[in-house]
Amino acid sequence: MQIIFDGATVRHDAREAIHPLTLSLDDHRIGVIGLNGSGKTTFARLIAGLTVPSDGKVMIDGLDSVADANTLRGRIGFIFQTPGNQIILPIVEDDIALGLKPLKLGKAEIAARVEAALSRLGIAHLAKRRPHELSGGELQLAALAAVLVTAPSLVIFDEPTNQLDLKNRAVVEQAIAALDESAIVISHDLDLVATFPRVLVFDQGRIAFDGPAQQAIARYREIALR
Ligand SMILES: Nc1ncnc2c1ncn2[C@@H]1O[C@H](COP(=O)(O)OP(=O)(O)OP(=O)(O)O)[C@@H](O)[C@H]1O
Repeated sequence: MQIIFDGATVRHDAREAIHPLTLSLDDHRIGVIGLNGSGKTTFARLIAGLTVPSDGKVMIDGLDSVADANTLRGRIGFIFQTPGNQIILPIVEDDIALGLKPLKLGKAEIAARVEAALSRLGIAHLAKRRPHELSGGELQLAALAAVLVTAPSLVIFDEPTNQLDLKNRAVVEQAIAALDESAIVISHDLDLVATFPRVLVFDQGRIAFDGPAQQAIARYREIALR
């Protein structure tokens, strides 16, 4: 998937959350790091068409993130910071099936796809559970299954290991590493992006560094200690 930012800007009350940004992305894995409030989530929301640029545009595979939002829907999956809010039906497997509704598939096909999405992440045993009965890591994986079932080309993760213990961090990290889909990972958990060939460092709504993880992390440390 090719993502092009063409002077894309986001302004809230005359304050720029994203300064005019021109950038091209087509990497399999992209990390996004930076201080709180530096613009990471806004950047991700622009790609997913959830935030409309105040100026400029964002093009995804030649389609405009706003004007062509309907065509693009389904190609980009977004895992929000609080995945619990993303699961809306009382039973995990029903919630995952919800994403397939627009396809008008038969019952057996829906069941097979839901089972495949859960099995892929090693959580088939959670199919009949209620979201409040899941641990944080299980909830992250259930939210990911709900996104993967719709077969997106790109998955955006907004702080996927936020609040997870070391064990669940590893589970989510492995799930991301195993994805065939392209992924953009926003994280304060630097280990999660430490092997990515391309990491963007945000600083006050601008990209302060764009390159390999270790250099990006070094730049982020400089910004944090500034
Ligand atoms: N809807 C909004 N209205 C006004 N200001 C907003 C809105 N959304 C974001 N902002 C501001 O834009 C800036 C960037 O926010 P953003 O959520 O993109 O940061 P972030 O890097 O993801 O932060 P964090 O690491 O804390 O999640 C912040 O100053 C924030 O207060």
